Amino acid sequence: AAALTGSAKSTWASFLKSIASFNGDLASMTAPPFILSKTSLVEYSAYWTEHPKLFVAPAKEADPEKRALLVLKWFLSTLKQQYSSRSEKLGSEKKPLNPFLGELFLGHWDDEEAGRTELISEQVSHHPPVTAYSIFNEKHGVKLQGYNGQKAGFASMTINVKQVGVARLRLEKWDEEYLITLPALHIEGLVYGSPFVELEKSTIIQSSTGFFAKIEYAGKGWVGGKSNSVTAELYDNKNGKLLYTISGQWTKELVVKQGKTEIERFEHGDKNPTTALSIKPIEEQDPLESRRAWAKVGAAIDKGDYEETGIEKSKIENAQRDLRKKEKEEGTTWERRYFSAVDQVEAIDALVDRAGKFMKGVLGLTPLCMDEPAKTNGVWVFDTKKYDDVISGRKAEEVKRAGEIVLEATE
Ligand SMILES: CCC(=O)OC[C@H](C)CC[C@H]1O[C@H]2C[C@H]3[C@@H]4CC=C5C[C@@H](O)CC[C@]5(C)[C@H]4CC[C@]3(C)[C@H]2[C@@H]1C
Repeated sequence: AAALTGSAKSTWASFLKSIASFNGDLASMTAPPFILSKTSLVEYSAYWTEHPKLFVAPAKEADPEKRALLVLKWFLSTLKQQYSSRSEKLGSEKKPLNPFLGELFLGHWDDEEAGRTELISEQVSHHPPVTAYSIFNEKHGVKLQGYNGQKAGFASMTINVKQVGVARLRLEKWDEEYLITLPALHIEGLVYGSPFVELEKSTIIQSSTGFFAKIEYAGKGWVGGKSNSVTAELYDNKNGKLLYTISGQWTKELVVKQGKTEIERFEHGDKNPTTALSIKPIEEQDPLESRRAWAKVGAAIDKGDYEETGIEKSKIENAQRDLRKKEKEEGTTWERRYFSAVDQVEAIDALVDRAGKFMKGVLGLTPLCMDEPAKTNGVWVFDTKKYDDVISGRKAEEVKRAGEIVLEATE
């Protein structure tokens, strides 16, 4: 990205000073206008499935070991979209809009082979910000659900972000579940005014059929590594045998090896184009849907009219504050439309336990502490009953009412 010049340079300098007194809440930072994105964080759940074919591939594989490899390959293929698609498109990482409580992002991908994959993303918590999502492909019985929040800190001109939450992939046909933990990241390039994400430390994938993957992230300067480097190892829980490795740069190309033999390459780009998400035209969207709710703010950002951006953002933020105040007075809470918070999920605990035993017993590693990632303000799960009530129209009244409340508030 071009280095900053003129007024942008001075606003960025004062912004960097402001970050120095950073309180850990990314959303509360007032970033300079040119770093603002009109995309709300609630849209980021879509990054999990921009390669629908890779998402459904494991469902079609009868061999459990090969299935585990396909899940690992799909996960690694999502990293580029999750963590570097804004930099690729916009020249640098941007600050997403901070979703309001109940904000929705709904869409689907249609693929000639995979069929339809549905996306439901909902901002289930505003303080702290937590997004929950459910992405499912009925044709192949592949269901991903998860939630994430961020714990951020600032040190030596870098923003460090620890992700809170987990992703769970379920393959109905094989009655199999995968627990996926989320990578820590830091924002580099702040000093130059062109921030970008680099992933760090490691994550795991543990399957209910007994396969474990350890994924390590490294950036430039790490042992002469290149930026966006990743090394993944897939093990058999039963005997600790290393089955496959996948390594490379998650923004470019990944090489799959069995022992020393290369068996496959995955390359981003024309060979593996992403599939565009389809969403309803804004005029047909529910008032809680992100792009409708933020339409005026987005238009102001597109115009570069930051005065207008501020005015329109404040309307939404003030309306939200009034809603929370009213709920507090009435002793009610906002009804999450598709997700519910539970204290714990047996399936997650069982997979965390299995992974911990394997890491400690066989790999001699300190088991990942899952208490932190799994606990935001509860573990958020996709509530199929709530979903069915909405789809069947049984909740039409509440859905309509919720939209009206938001519309009235922002009038
Ligand atoms: C807050 C100070 C500020 O505005 O700095 C501006 C800079 C753009 C850096 C801060 C922002 O950087 C953005 C990167 C965002 C993460 C990117 C990808 C993901 C994966 C997704 O599955 C979950 C969300 C997550 C972790 C994003 C979280 C929010 C991040 C860190 C944005 C920062 C505000």
